Amino acid sequence: MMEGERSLTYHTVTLGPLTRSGLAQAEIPGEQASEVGEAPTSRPRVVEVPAGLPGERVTIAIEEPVLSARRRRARRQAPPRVWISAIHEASPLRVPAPCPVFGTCGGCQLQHMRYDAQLVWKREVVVSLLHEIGGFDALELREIVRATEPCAVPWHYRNHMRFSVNREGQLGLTARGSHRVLPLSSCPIAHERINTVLGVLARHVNPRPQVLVRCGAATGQVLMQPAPAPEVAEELSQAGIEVHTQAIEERLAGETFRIRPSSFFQTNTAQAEKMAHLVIEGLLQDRAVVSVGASSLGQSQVLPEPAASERRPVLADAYCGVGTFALLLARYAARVYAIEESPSAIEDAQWNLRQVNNVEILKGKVEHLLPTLAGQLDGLVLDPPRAGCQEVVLEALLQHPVTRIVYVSCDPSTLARDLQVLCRRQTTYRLLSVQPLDMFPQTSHIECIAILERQA
Ligand SMILES: C[S@@+](CC[C@H](N)C(=O)[O-])C[C@H]1O[C@@H](n2cnc3c(N)ncnc32)[C@H](O)[C@@H]1O
Repeated sequence: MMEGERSLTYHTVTLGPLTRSGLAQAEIPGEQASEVGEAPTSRPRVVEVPAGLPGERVTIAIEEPVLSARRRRARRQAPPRVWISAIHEASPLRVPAPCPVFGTCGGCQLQHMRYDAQLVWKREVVVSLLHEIGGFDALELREIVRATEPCAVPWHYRNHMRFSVNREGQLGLTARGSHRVLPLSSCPIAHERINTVLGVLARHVNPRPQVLVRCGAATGQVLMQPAPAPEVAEELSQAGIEVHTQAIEERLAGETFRIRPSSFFQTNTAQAEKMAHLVIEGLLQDRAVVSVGASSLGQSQVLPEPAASERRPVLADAYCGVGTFALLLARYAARVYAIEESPSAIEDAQWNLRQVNNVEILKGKVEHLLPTLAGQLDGLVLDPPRAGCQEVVLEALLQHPVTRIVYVSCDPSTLARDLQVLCRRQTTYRLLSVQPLDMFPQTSHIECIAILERQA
């Protein structure tokens, strides 16, 4: 290939299984399978195909990255751009994707897949990661891993969007694997109030590089950062949106939480409600302190009543964000320690927990604070970022076993890695259940709630 020249080839293939990131695999046989700038080889080449489904017969286009002498080495590692140019035999799981930029946008990977099939696929990913990385027995996992808890309305659920702005001031999401902004005036997974904002902003030149829009799905409040220009704020007001710039409130499980722009809060309020019930029940079931049964998943906005008990447990909410689980757990516990490192989230947690006197906020990193705390705990919620828990956190939980752990995870591969340490490398804990919960419909992201019990 000449320098600067684009290489575009077409291949008719039967698509293989979806990768962990929701792309279908396609194997291109030998002769055509040369890497950029290399002579053809007889090795097959595997590429990842967006918007494809296993078993489909399709023609795919493969555009190799442009070669430039200056960045030749780096370019060589860049993946090709791949898209389906024709579908010859469609999967029975295929449905029309409603979004015009689906397949190009980096936001969603599964809009073209029936929702029930998305749920099945997510459970299968969890099972295979727990088997391959976690070392759990495949048969045992059939019982342990529950069916994915669906989102009742799998569209317009996101209460938090960060839009990129291009040089022309247009707002949108970025194309998969690039910084190219795809201008949008609505998004099918964004909450309707965010789409109202997006519709107004699409008529204006917006400040670069990004605009953050959050909304309280239960309160209707909208937060924007940066603050809109006065004429934009006026248009938003006419569209029924009063913009907050410092913080908004959201309601979850009967409690109100204050959230500032950079504090973490679950992006799907309806599913976060179910998650809250799962966490409380997972941590306290079998204890006299909670009469479970009063709440059933997703049906009740109200938490179960604490039952009379001689001794309430000492709990910790590690990676507590704005104090969500800590506040909800406070009524069942003698004491709750809430651990968080982000100054913004800590400030919100202080506000959200101002009326309870049995929660202590510990400011700092879980890996620094948990080792000295673990010995006092009866129960623990772990809700780390995607990277999972640091080895020192897991080590502390092996040294000082806690009766119950509820591990909330937004990445099943790091969950599997950490469960391998807690339940397999040493058999200190038994994995009771893993509940995938569809927090992010239409995308390949998978949220899970795992419940662990100290082995007798
Ligand atoms: C996935 S969020 C969970 C928040 C909260 N449990 C909720 O449901 O809203 C992870 C939180 O952990 C915090 N965090 C990340 N790494 C941390 C660490 N090493 N120590 C303490 N907090 C950490 C982040 O600031 C974030 O608020």
